[in-house]
Amino acid sequence: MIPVLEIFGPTIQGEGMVIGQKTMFVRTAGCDYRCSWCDSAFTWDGSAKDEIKQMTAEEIWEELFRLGKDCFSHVTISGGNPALLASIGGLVELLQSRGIRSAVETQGSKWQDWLAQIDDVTLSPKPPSSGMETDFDVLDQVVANLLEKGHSGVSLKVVIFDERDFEYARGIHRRYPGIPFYLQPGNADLVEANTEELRTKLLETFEWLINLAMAAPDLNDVKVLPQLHALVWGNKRGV
Ligand SMILES: C[S@@+](CC[C@H](N)C(=O)[O-])C[C@H]1O[C@@H](n2cnc3c(N)ncnc32)[C@H](O)[C@@H]1O
Ligand SMILES: Nc1nc2[nH]cc(C(=O)O)c2c(=O)[nH]1
Ligand code: SF4
Ligand SMILES: [Mg+2]
Repeated sequence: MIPVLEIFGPTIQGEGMVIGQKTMFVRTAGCDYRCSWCDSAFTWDGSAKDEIKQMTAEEIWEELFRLGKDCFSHVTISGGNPALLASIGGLVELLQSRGIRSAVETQGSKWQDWLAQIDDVTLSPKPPSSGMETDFDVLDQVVANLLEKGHSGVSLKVVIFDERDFEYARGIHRRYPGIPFYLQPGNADLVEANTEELRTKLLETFEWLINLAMAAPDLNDVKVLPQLHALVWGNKRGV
């Protein structure tokens, strides 16, 4: 069984290595982290506990198909931390058997063998502003496991709120130089209901982050991307 909090789409992947990709989302419940600025805190803070459904891979597939019909070929698994769940292996296999490509979003704090079967793996270690501490022994192992299996779709994405986060991100890129590296500005205003107002703030932090990255000689290969879905739909859930 997989604890699922929401299934939605089709929408576009708003972040990182496959930004713009038409995709469905499966969002699992539960996280081993408690990031101070988590935009999906409802997956772990108890506020949506009545919405959690224990689902089999087949039930998840049925819901994906009901929502997406023949209008999708890609599914993104996010959370919470999906890598807490060994049971996702069955879903990954089922998607593969239907010819659907898959992606996962995880902070890289846990390994599961099914991660190696996912087409697009985004590892998003957390900078100091999150209040979390990276266990680099685990992250090294997760990266090594993926590379050892010859995975070609791994990327690193660090969310940046301040200059300390930026220094942390540089350290991540230095530690894993061969892995495509993405910087993402943090959304500090998770309660703003006015999307116009939010856009202005998000674009300002995006520009701030671009300027920092452009002046860093060790980040000449970095990609700086906003959360596209936040620019389009603001803080709305399920998009
Ligand atoms: C909600 S998390 C779920 C997956 C996994 N727990 C993780 O953090 O990678 C999905 C992505 O959203 C990012 N994120 C969460 N809160 C954010 C915020 N306030 N601003 C920008 N990105 C945020 C995370 O860093 C992560 O890359
Ligand atoms: N459109 C869209 N793109 C996303 N990329 C990562 C997301 C996430 O919450 O993991 C997300 C999300 O929630 N929506
Ligand atoms: S690791 Fe991801 S889901 Fe967990 S608290 Fe941090 S941002 Fe939220
Ligand atoms: Mg999100």
